[in-house]
Amino acid sequence: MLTVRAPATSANLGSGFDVFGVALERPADVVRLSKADRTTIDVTGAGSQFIPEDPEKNTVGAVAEALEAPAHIEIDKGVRPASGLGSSAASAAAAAVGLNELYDRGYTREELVPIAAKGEAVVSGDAHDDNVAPSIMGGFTIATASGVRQVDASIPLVACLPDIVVSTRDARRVVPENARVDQLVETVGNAATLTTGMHRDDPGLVGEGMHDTVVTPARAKLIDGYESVREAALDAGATGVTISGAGPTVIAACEDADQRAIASAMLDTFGDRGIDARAYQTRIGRGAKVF
Ligand SMILES: Nc1ncnc2c1ncn2[C@@H]1O[C@H](COP(=O)(O)OP(=O)(O)O)[C@@H](O)[C@H]1O
Ligand SMILES: N[C@@H](CCOP(=O)(O)O)C(=O)O
Repeated sequence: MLTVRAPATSANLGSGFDVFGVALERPADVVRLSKADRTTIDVTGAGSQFIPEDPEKNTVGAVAEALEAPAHIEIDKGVRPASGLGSSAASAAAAAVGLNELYDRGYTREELVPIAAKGEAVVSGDAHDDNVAPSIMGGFTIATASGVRQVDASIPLVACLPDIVVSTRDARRVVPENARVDQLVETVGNAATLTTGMHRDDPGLVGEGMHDTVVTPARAKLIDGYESVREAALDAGATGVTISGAGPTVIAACEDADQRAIASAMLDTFGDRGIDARAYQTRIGRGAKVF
């Protein structure tokens, strides 16, 4: 038997749609795995009532199949599903890392990324790597068709999760099919700024580089109060604010000293609209850990 803690993640960071991702210090899924003749799954914890235990429908089932590693898998969810915090990916990442070790498959962390992404395909329709990559490798990740580049950054973040459900599958349907060249130029500049900020551990550059005029405005319509929460966080000192993954979590980059004020400004603003929310005062952290 083996236990793996795999962190929640925030994908896209505005300018890096389907490419950028960061591991969060917290929350996380804790997954226990033991060898078995066939795969069975038990789910407890945050939002577990909405998560199928059928291996055909749970992200960990696809990972066990891809690794030819049947197991009894107990998932304790720290990350509610449909949160924009890589809930489904955290379980898939934990399963990939844990089963690789349990069955001595010998894959590197980077090689496990496309395997864990097979789990994402089960729930969102396609195998995007931007959540599983940071959950497995930690830090800030750039996931492209050529592989994953990783930077060990440590930027303070506030992730505010409102009591609204946005499924990744639905949010992918509203992504515009085209962008203008001026938007492309702006996005390249912002993505490069953000990447530089990660290398320098500079919350100012990271926040500036989160700006996006292509995907985020289309998805913001699915999150009641998004614009006001964004403005409140910026007024409280955030260096940048965007949608985490497909939403509804709104994520802010900041300096350590401003974290608490930003969290309470975001909570109050959702609260003013009658929406319950919780805020994680967190930072970019490490990838999946085996115990
Ligand atoms: N192990 C799992 N953990 C969380 N959600 C899962 C898991 N397996 C399947 N799902 C399904 O995935 C969907 C949530 O995924 P997604 O919308 O991508 O959430 P998130 O934005 O938090 O990653 C839900 O329909 C949920 O039932
Ligand atoms: N790039 C994906 C990321 C989805 O992240 P999630 O945490 O909402 O599952 C997208 O934006 O669709």
